[in-house]
Amino acid sequence: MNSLTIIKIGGNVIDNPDALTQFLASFRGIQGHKILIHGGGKIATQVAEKLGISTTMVEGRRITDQPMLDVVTMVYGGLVNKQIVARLQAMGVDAIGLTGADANTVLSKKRAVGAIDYGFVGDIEEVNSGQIQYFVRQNLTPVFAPLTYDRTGSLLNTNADTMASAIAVDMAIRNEVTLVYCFEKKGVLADPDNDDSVIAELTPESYADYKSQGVINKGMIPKLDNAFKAVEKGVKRVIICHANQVAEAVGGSGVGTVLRLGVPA
Ligand SMILES: Nc1ncnc2c1ncn2[C@@H]1O[C@H](COP(=O)(O)OP(=O)(O)O)[C@@H](O)[C@H]1O
Ligand SMILES: CC(=O)N[C@@H](CCC(=O)OP(=O)(O)O)C(=O)O
Repeated sequence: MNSLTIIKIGGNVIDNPDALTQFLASFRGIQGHKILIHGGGKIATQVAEKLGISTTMVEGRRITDQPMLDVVTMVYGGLVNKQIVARLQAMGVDAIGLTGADANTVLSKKRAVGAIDYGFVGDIEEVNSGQIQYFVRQNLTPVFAPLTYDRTGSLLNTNADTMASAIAVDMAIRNEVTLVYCFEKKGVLADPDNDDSVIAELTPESYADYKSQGVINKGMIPKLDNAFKAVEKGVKRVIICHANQVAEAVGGSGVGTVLRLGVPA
C-alpha cells in the first residue's frame, strides 16, 4: 500500500504568522504524498465580529446561521485556504485548495434540529476518496477548508478535526495513512501547566482516566474522540504534536503523543 500523510492544523497556529510560517516549513519537509486540512475558527470569529456578527459555540461547534455561513465560506474557503495554497506554492509544494464541494470530495447532511439548532453545520456522510486519490496521484497536495456540501447545493460548516478524521478513514482503504493533529503544544499534556509533560502514548483507557481527572478538557476532547475514531477505523498511525514538529513526528522521531488501541505491551 502507498503511504499517505494527512495533517490537520488548527486556528491558533493559522492565526499566528510566525507559527504558520514554521508549520508550513515543517509540512514541506514531509516526504511522500500528503494532504492538509486546516481550521480557522479563531479568524472566523474575528472577521464576524468586525462585521457585527456575534459567535456562539456549543460543545465546540459554531452555531452557523446564514450570515455566519457567509463569513465562514469567505474565511475558510477564501482567505485562509488561498493564503495557505499560495504560500505552499511559493515553497515548491504543488498545492490545490478544496472544499468538500470541489470535485464532490466530501458530502454531508445538515445537522437535524434537536435541543439545539446548529444551523448550517454539516455531518459528514460520504468521502469520495477516489477523487482525492486522483489529485494525490497527480502529485498535487490537496488543502481542504472545513466546508462540506449537501445534495441540495448548500455549503455546510464542518469541524476541521472531524473532517480530517473522516478523510483519513476513507483514504485508509487505499493507503497506509498517518494522521497528525498539530497545534500549539508539544502533544497531549499530563499537566496543562507544564508544556514539557507530553504523554507519549494514549490508549482509550488512559484517555478516559485523564478525562475523568480533568487533565484533558476543552477542545482536546472532541479532537481525541475524532483521533481515536480514526485509529479504530483503520488509520495506521495517529499522532498529536506541535505544529513545528510535524515532519519529525511523521519521520518517527517519537515527538508528540501517539494513540494506540488497547493497553500497550
Ligand atoms: N491535556 C491537554 N493537553 C494539551 N492541550 C489541552 C489539554 N487539555 C485541553 N487542552 C486544550 O485543547 C486545545 C486544543 O484544542 P482546540 O482549541 O480545539 O485546537 P485547534 O483549534 O488547534 O484544533 C489546546 O489549545 C489546549 O488549550
Ligand atoms: C461546525 C464548526 O464548529 N466548524 C468549525 C470549523 C473551523 C474549525 O474547526 O477550526 P479550528 O480547527 O481552528 O477550531 C468552526 O466554524 O469553528
